[in-house]
Amino acid sequence: MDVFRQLKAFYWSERKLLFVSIICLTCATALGLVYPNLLRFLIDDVIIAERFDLVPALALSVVGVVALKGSMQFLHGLCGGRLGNRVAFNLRNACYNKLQYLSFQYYDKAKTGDLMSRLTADLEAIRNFIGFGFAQILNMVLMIAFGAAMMLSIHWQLTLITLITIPFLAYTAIRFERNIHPAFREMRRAMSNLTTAVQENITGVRTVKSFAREPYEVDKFSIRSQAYQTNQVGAALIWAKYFPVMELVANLSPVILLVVGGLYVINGQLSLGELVAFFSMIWYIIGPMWGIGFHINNYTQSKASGERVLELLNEYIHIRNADNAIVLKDDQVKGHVRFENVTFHYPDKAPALKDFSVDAKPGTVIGLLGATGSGKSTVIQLLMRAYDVRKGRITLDGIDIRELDLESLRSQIAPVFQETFLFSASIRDNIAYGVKDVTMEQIERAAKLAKAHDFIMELPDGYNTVVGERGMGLSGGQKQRIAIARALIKNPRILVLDDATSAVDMETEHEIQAGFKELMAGRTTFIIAHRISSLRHADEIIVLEDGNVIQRGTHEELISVPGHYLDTYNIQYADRPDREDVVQQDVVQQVERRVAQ
Ligand SMILES: Nc1ncnc2c1ncn2[C@@H]1O[C@H](COP(=O)(O)OP(=O)(O)OP(=O)(O)O)[C@@H](O)[C@H]1O
Repeated sequence: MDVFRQLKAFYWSERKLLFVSIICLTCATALGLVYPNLLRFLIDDVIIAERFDLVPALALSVVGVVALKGSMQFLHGLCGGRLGNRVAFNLRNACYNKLQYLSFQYYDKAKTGDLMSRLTADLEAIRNFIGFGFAQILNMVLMIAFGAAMMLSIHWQLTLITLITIPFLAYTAIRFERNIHPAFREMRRAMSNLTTAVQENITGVRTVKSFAREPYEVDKFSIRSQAYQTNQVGAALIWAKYFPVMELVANLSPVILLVVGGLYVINGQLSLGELVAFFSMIWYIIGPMWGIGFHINNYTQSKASGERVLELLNEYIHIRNADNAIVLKDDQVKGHVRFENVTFHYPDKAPALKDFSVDAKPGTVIGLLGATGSGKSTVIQLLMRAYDVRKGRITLDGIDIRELDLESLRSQIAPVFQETFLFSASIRDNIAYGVKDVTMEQIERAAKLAKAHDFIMELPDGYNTVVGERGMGLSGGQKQRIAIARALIKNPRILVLDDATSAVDMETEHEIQAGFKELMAGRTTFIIAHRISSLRHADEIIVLEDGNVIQRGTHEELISVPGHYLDTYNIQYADRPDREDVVQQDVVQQVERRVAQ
């Protein structure tokens, strides 16, 4: 029950519904006990006593009891249904909320399919149990208690003899629970593996098709599907093994009752009506015992689901606000970023950044260059506090970013990443994603600066065109331009361009950069790029290798000394060594002219 104790916060607020549901079910159960008594009265006091004038009243009583019991069951269903749905609603929101605040570290390992199955199938199992399963288990206990009390009041010796099988039944049921619970836990895990396979396959369908890996994917799915099937069969086997035993043990009680009760009637120690009443009451005890397997099954399934949901809810949030975190005032932020001897490594990995320092004064442009895996993106991740540094510190306007309110820090930074994520919404909404209350003019201005306006206007519904999931239907460069517009509209103090123009051609890159130039004025900018052309105007270019700074300086300084930068420069401009500056100058001038127009 520990799982449900931990989930208490989610259903306790709905306790009124829980209590009404339980009270109604208790009344319905108690009313059910009136039938055997009416039966006893019918046989002993009406049929044997030949008082047939009582039959209409008796019939009316039965109708009354049935109607009342029906109403109680209706109310129980109504309240139970509401309760289950409200609890599922509360839990679903809490899980989604948690997902929003879990840190990058969590998502480095999380599987989307698994999370989806926690938020759907697992929540459904909990909804069913809290809405109905719990009340039914309680009902089972009540039926046994009421039934036993009633039987004891009629003939206690016969009751004890008849119920001798109950401990055996309870023992079998408990063993069943012990065996079936791990099976259900495995089943949930297998289900989440299946969901993950489907989700990854759909997300990566282009990769699958372009590598003609459909047969491999089919096999992979079929192995997981087989695992799920094996789990199901395993659970069915446990079920098949225990149920006949429980059925056998349960059916021994009526047999004992018939033999012993019959003898009592013959000996005159029990009336016929009492035996008949006993016979109906015994099902009040055996019936619930019979269903004990089903209820245990229901309970264990929801317990396994509850564990998975709680695992998500209890997940540690690595990055969180410090006590009294400082909230920045937008108009007072200058954008002075300093990395002071930062060394950082991802969990269980070698350092991705070693003793890294940079002093980015407000409005300066810092360029980061280096081979893949050299630590460039890590600099940005740390600046955005996707991960916390443990050695060294990063400051914004002199304040350690770990002391800043997370939302306040991130709202000062507008990133454009190499991979653009677009939501399946209109282009307008995608551009306006990071800001509240934005006008159409602002959206268009940002799109024009990002050189996205023209192609957007060529789309069937212009800014209202709804892009497919993850921006399907747009080219890589077009998606990147939308992402740039999204960053520009945020009007940030710090602009981060992480290989942001990698998917556009040279000329568009220069056009966008001309847009940036206007926009970067007064903002601190970090540019990560593989192309020298994207970095050459930076105030400081830092060259990284395996997390170490191997060179730093301006473009002119770096091309005047041998090293990685000069090598890269030579490779990129190998075919036009003398004309590079002229070509660059030409393009920039052309672009600036166009922007000015
Ligand atoms: N989320 C992560 N979890 C674990 N290790 C990571 C993570 N992200 C990056 N790394 C590792 O940290 C090192 C630096 O990676 P980083 O992404 O900063 O390189 P990069 O220079 O930006 O590369 P690229 O140019 O390919 O984007 C690499 O060895 C990489 O494997």
